[in-house]
Amino acid sequence: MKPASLRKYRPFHEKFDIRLPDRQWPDRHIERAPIWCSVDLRDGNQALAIPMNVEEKLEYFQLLCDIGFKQIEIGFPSASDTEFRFFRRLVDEKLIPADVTVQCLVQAREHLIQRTFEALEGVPRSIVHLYNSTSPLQRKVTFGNASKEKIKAIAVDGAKLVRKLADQVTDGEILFQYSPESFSDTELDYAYDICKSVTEIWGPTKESPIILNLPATVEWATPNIHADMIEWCCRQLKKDGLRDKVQVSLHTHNDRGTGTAATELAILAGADRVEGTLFGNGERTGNLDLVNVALNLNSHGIATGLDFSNLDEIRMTYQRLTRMAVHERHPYAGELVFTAFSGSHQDAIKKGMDLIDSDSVEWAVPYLTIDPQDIGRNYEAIIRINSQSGKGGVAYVLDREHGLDLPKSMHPEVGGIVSRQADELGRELTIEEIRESFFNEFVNRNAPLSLLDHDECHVENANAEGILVHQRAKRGNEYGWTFSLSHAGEKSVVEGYGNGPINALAHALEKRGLKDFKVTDYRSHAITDGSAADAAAYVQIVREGDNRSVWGCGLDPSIELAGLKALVSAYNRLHH
Ligand SMILES: CC(=O)SCCNC(=O)CCNC(=O)[C@H](O)C(C)(C)COP(=O)(O)OP(=O)(O)OC[C@H]1O[C@@H](n2cnc3c(N)ncnc32)[C@H](O)[C@@H]1OP(=O)(O)O
Ligand SMILES: CC(C)C(=O)C(=O)O
Repeated sequence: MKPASLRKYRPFHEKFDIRLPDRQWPDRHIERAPIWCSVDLRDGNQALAIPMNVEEKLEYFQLLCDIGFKQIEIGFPSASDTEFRFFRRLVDEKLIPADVTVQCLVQAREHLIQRTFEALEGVPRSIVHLYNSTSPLQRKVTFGNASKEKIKAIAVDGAKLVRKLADQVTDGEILFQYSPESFSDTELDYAYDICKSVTEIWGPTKESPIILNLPATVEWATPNIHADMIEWCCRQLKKDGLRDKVQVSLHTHNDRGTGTAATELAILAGADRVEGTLFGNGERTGNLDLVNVALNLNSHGIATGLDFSNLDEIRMTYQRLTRMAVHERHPYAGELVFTAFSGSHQDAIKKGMDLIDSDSVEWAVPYLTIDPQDIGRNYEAIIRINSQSGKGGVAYVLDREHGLDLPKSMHPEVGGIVSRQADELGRELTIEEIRESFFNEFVNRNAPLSLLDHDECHVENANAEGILVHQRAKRGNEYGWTFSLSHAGEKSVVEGYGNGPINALAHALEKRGLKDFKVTDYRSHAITDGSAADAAAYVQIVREGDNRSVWGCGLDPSIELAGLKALVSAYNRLHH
């Protein structure tokens, strides 16, 4: 026997029998974006603890226009004075762009419909959005056991009144939208029957279609069931010769956390239009997050007509006006969604980023579904360092932030030191701390050995005509340098020969009895950081006795001196 806490819930399929064995949606692909309608100023606003005031709504409306929404539900003008005044400000101050259609929600109740049409005076083009709730639960609870006929009559009477009042409007175009609210838990054939009756009253044509909005007012079931319901309705409309006269619209909520999935599957099932809000603000767990769906489409190369190239700014405006927060893990918009702390993710991201060149057409970076730059994020925050991080991540930060492109075999040594520091501190290291840690340990280290000066050696040789000329000192293929050194406070000037200055310094150290190592690797590159141009050099040495290998780094405007400093740093690390 199930415990009472489970007995009180019944599986959805026991309550609603939705059968569509020959469903087509699973084999389809989304190939174009739906028509978007923002309901931020209505469904989003009605769910706020402190609804937006008129000025805030005006700013929000502008934000939505700037993003590119062409249909915006601006509210429920019959609901309150604030809603009415806001709508009139938009109209009277001519703030509605010519290509934007505003939408007004109204319950199927006579006085509210009348008041809505008062608000619409002088609006060039608007959508009147009529609704009433239809589910068995709402019929029983909200409408006191109202019969199916009674509920249908509410819709039909409302639709007739809307039609009549629209016919009287002479200074604007009125489009019609009907929502059987609670569609997601209404008997499918009954919901469709009401929709069909409303459609017949409004008499749409191909040129002037109506919108049937089929809301998942509450998300009761899995997204596949929602998709089946939408495909079923689309097929019924087709059978009745209405499909091309009706735009099928979605309005999902997120009670089970699958609002986005439900919408995407229902687009596959045939829907033409999608209602939702920025970042999914809305009743309870929220409405569909339009940013999420639109950017999902972008990530498959589909144009959406919506511009989220400055998503951070949009998020900040949204947060200020709604007083809501966007979670750090929120798809696309969250602060941390392009950030990896863990070593193996960082390693893969760094390798992916290294392979992406500016001409590369296809985005292919492990763990990142889109290029953060598309939405105005930079690469700075992709990798952040704490004790979970690995060498690849540390190397990435040093490269991206400080222009230090470390040789791959140097990564373990540097990564180990930085990660240990993060572990000891028990927190994330800032970019500056990572730099400091690297500099303290690896760069331009000067004790016990320091290089005070160096110069090329020259000699006077007689040329073919017997004239003395000044020439580079050379032994076989090796050139000579003099080095002015200090070791444990003791100064000396030593000559050394080598095929380059690094080998020559190694030779000079050998002559001073300080060489117990071999130079095993060397690399250098230019760093251009703002106006300052520098060179970075990395030298690896291995101690002859115990095979201990260490890297050192040198930075200097001269690439030659950077290399020498790198060898001195490596020496000092080995003898520390
Ligand atoms: C799913 C959605 O998001 S729908 C949008 C909901 N949005 C809002 O509610 C925000 C704006 N709403 C409001 O300002 C108000 O609720 C109004 C103006 C719509 C209505 O206000 P009021 O009539 O004062 O209150 P209230 O909403 O409680 O009305 C409930 C009554 O209307 C009835 N009712 C609800 N919807 C409908 C409808 N579509 N047609 C006819 N009657 C309806 C209820 O059964 C109830 O009747 P009862 O009083 O006999 O029990
Ligand atoms: C009015 C309708 C569309 C609604 O907001 C809902 O069902 O959630």
